[in-house]
Amino acid sequence: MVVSSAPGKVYLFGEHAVVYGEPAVPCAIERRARVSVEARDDDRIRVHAEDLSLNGFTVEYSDDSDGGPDVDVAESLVQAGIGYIDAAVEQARDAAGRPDAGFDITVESEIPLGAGLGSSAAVTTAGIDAGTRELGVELSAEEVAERAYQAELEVQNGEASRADTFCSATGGAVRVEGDDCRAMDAPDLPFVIGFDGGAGDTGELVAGVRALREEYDFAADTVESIGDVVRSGEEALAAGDVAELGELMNFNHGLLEALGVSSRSLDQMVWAARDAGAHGAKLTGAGGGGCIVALDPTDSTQTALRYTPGCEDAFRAELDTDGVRVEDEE
Ligand SMILES: Nc1ncnc2c1ncn2[C@@H]1O[C@H](COP(=O)(O)OP(=O)(O)OP(=O)(O)O)[C@@H](O)[C@H]1O
Ligand SMILES: C[C@@](O)(CCO)CC(=O)[O-]
Ligand SMILES: [Mg+2]
Repeated sequence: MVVSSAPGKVYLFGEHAVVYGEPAVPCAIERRARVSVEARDDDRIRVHAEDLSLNGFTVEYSDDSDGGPDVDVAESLVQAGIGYIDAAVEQARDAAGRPDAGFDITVESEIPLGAGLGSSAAVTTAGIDAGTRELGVELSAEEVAERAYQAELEVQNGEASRADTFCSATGGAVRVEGDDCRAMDAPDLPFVIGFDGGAGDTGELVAGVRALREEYDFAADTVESIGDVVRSGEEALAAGDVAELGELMNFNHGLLEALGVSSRSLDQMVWAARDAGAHGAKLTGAGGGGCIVALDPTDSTQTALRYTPGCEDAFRAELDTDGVRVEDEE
């Protein structure tokens, strides 16, 4: 049995535009998904995922009965929910040259699902790491990142960047531009996260931006402008200029809003953070609902968010310099 964990992330800058080759800077945060994998004697897969509830049912997915999953919801919904784990299993089998390997899998996560904190990348990354180790293969963080990217690409219908998976696999702050992924020096940043309790579907939101970009030249220009904001952000990061970083985060949020991926509750939380004196605030991840990230070294933003309509939870997040790692091996 192997347990591996991997961190979630916030985007300082660049989500969505990174899908079209602009640079992005995600930062790993100390909230992890843990995946435990135990090889079976047969070729079956059994998944226990406490946090994945579909229409209120916790998922206990198994392909070992002829009736499919033992939950009372449509199988297509379960397949959608379980897609990242399925794809991680395929990657682990492929890496080990064991196409028929069967596993019992348990997923536990501190990362809200579909909320822009990279839960899918963390689960996929940890799953591939644990699955390959259980089969006696040790991959480097970069190899896990590559396979996790292929898995996200598959589940998100060919629409994914390397940003979330590389960040989750290596930890820390990273810079991703196309296939070029590298670690970045970053000062300790005072992240505050606001969560509206909701979720957005990454695949659908990415497809929406793609359609806008194809329909309107100014939408394509907006995507390029996000790239310009990221390049300025890199300079501010190198200079440790937190006030400038905040300004640029505000700008980045405005451009994402223009691309239609914000929501009323995300905007309400962004404004609450700015009114409370945060250096800046923006949505993080795919959007549509979920989380915002603000920079504020004081408690003001967290307190203000707690009283903001539409905000369900507000918490601090520390940069996690650790990427994917083994927690337990028997
Ligand atoms: N704890 C978990 N257990 C099982 N599956 C999970 C878990 N967490 C995430 N997933 C999978 O990831 C999906 C959510 O991924 P999605 O990319 O839409 O959101 P996200 O990764 O949280 O946010 P973003 O991509 O915007 O950062 C879930 O529907 C589920 O398939
Ligand atoms: C929206 C997006 O840029 C980030 C999702 O966390 C999609 C991706 O990069 O794959
Ligand atoms: Mg995701």
